[in-house]
Amino acid sequence: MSGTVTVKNVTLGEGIPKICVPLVGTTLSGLREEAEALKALAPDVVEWRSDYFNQVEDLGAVTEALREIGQLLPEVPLIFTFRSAREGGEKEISTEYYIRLNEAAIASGLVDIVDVELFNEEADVRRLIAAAHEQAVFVIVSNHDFQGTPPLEEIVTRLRRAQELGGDLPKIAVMPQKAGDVLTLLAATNLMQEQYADRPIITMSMAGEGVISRLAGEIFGSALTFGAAHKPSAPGQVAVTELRRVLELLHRSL
Ligand SMILES: O=C1C[C@@](O)(C(=O)O)C[C@@H](O)[C@@H]1O
Repeated sequence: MSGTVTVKNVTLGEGIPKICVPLVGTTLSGLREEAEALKALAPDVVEWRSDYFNQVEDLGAVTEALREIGQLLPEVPLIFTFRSAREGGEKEISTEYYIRLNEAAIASGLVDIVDVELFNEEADVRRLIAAAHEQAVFVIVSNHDFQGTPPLEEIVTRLRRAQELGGDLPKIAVMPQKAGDVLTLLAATNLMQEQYADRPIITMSMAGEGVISRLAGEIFGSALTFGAAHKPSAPGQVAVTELRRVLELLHRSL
């Protein structure tokens, strides 16, 4: 894999893929409990899926939640994500608020990485990336297809687009309808990684059939894999302890 991204003490894009655990609490106290429980699991990265939070439309409550998560897990890089309903998230918000929310997260100084969906207006994506980079916040430029798996060329096109726009970590999650779709995602990952990427990428095929893609990132070229603790944030996430065991097994085999 060409290029690495180092956040706090975690380097993405070399060696064993790093494990990210999503926080999916709906309330501040729920998030606190989840963050507390995560300490024992020692994830490499934590993602706050703010679309699960019932006060996500209150910027003050969002900043408060970020502060508390940061206090409980100060060493762990934090990804801020609002996953839109059209890409599999929990809530619908306006584009204007999506931008304000992400800008507030970036400006808070409490997040290390922000997730920006590729399928927004190009100007909005560029604006959020610029705001993030000004604050030394890395950007995942992401795309999710919960219906199916696009052809290999299309997956590579989207990942390349995410890279061209300036995303530090291009990401795609797709849904397999058959085992061959998982192979398509893996082949696209491998091609992107070998021929086009100059930075780490993150890919996954979701649900049960796609689980192999969450385990084999070191071989095919995905730098980060999402594992479940409390509750999965997408279909196919396996428990962190089992995930770690398999990643280590595959790592030792190489
Ligand atoms: O984009 C991703 C990947 C994901 O959808 C998954 O399939 O593991 C889980 C989400 O929480 C995260 O934002």
